[in-house]
Order: sequence, then C-alpha cells, then structure tokens
Amino acid sequence: MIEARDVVKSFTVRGRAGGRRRARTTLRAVDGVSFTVGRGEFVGYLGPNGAGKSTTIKMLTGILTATSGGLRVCGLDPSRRRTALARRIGVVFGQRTTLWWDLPLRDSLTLVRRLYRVDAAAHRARLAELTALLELEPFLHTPVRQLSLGQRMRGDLAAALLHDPELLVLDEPTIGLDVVSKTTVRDFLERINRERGTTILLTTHDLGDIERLCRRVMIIDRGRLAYDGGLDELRRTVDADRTLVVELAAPAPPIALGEITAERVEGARQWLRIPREENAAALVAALAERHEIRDIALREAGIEEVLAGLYRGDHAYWCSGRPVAP
Ligand SMILES: Nc1ncnc2c1ncn2[C@@H]1O[C@H](COP(=O)(O)OP(=O)(O)OP(=O)(O)O)[C@@H](O)[C@H]1O
Repeated sequence: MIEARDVVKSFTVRGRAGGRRRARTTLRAVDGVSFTVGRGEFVGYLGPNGAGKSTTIKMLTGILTATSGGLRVCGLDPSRRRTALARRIGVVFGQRTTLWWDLPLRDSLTLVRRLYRVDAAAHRARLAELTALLELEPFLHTPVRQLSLGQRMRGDLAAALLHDPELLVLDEPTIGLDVVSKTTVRDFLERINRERGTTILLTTHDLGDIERLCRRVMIIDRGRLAYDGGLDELRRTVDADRTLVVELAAPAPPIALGEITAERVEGARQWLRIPREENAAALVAALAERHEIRDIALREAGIEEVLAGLYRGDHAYWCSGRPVAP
C-alpha cells in the first residue's frame, strides 16, 4: 500500500543570522526515510514534535511533493496522481475538518458522495453502515458548527470512509477527545481494519491509541526513521529500567543497596529503579535480608516511559530494532 524509498523533503527557511538580510538555510524535515506498509496493516507513526510526521503524511497524500526519493501509495505517485489517489485513500487531520461548517452533517456527507462520485445505492448502504458504527444518528441533522469535537471527529471519519478507501491516513484523530469518544473512535478503527481490511497509518501523541491499536510502530526523529518494528519488541529492545516498589513493615530511611538507592519514599513504601542488567531476584533476596518486607512489586517500563527516554535521546540511535540505521 505504501512504498517509501529514501524520501527527502527540504524546506528553505530564513535563518536567524544577524545583519539586514537573514540568510536562507535548508531544513531537511524528512531526511531519507524508507519503509513499506502492506495491505491490511495498522501502523503507528510516532515521533516528538517537529520530527517530520505531518510532512511525511502530506507527501503520502500528495499535498507536498518530495524533494527526492521514491514514493508510491496504492501503486501511484502521490504528487502526480493526486486526484486518482484521492479516490483510493481517506485522510483525517484531527485539527481540521473537511466538513462544511454551515451544513447539517448529513448534507456534508451527501456532498462528499458527489465529490467522489459514489453511486447513490452504494452511498446509502455505506452511510447506513457508518451511521450505525459511529453512532451518528442523533446529530446527523445538526449543522457541523454545532457539533462537539467528538461528534465532529466521528463525522470526519465517516466522510473519509464513504468512498470505501483502501488506505486510511490519520493525523491525531483522537486529539482533544474525552475518554468515551476516544474509545468509540478506537473501537471503530480497530473494527474497520479487522473486518474490512482497511490499511491504516496513524500519527498520534496519544500512547493509548498506539497500545490499543498498533501492532507495528515506526518512530521518526529529526527527519530520520529511528525504529520500525513491533511494540513489544520496542519495549524489549530499548534498555528500559524497571522499578521495584517495596512496602516495608514500617517507614524507614531511603534504602541503599550498592549503586541502587530509593528514588522515592512515601511512608513505608519505597521505589527503586533497577537497571536492566541487574538481577531482580538477587536484589529482592538482599532486600529481604536487611528489611522486613510486607509487599513487593516489579514494574516494567510503560510505553510512555520508553518513548520519553527515546525522545530525550537517552538511547543514542537507539534500537538495533529493525532495519533502521542512522
Ligand atoms: N512549510 C514549511 N516550511 C518550513 N518548515 C516547515 C514547513 N512545514 C514543516 N516545517 C518544519 O519541518 C519540521 C517537521 O515538521 P512536521 O510538521 O512534519 O513535524 P511533526 O512531526 O508533524 O510535528 P508535531 O508532532 O509537532 O505535529 C519542523 O522543524 C517544522 O518546523
């Protein structure tokens, strides 16, 4: 569905140099990215702010033209075949709507049908299906400007899927949504991927989206792909520390065991960060010899901690992961 080979996108920006005329410099927002996405995959595209995610998505959808490299989406060159591609993909930008502000949602969706020249009977069937799945019925006749953010997002998803695209590209689709709306959107995406085989590329800062939906993640950092592989594999590959939470029989000064010291103390409870190479069982045994322990729990780093470490650059060109080299 997507084939990117050494894709580069440069922007010319005015530098901050002194003098009357500020010097022009070239910024490589996407700096030689290569990957493929197969039919039916659900892939998360992650990275810190300014990493190059939106620029990649704009190239994939034909909004921007790559400076160099090869790009094929559904077998088409996106910048040259933008109209043909639009019939085969759906795009949702969480921060923007493609719906007509002053029209009731239903009329907006009818206009989308005309734009994509969807046959009337197919449209009726598809609209009925999407209305049920996204629970649109209560606000189908409400002008878009009066919809809540969660309702509008569901409307935008329907608009992006009315022409039954093979590929759905989502840029932060759950941004600003409450827990219930997020769940509705996630359940829906999971379902169309599983049942219809729609390929989905999802950009998000919401790690709940990733944990719930993506089997594979690609991480971009400063324009370069730094990881491409499974989520569990990412947790394992990154040398993430673990935390031992110890509940003592009574409050005590911070525990110190060689290099390992408690980094948080609350009453009788203490938190110890354990480096990956440390043997946790031996540590627990040593602790039990010196302290009266009431309870103990070993906590693996969550995906949030793993990514925070990566984004901070704690793991210089991080994972040996999959085929991603600096
Ligand atoms: N039209 C443009 N002109 C100049 N620079 C741009 C342009 N669009 C993006 N950039 C720069 O390219 C880099 C990548 O931006 P991009 O929007 O792709 O990042 P992102 O990963 O989507 O970030 P965020 O998570 O904040 O949305 C940034 O340094 C940004 O300032």
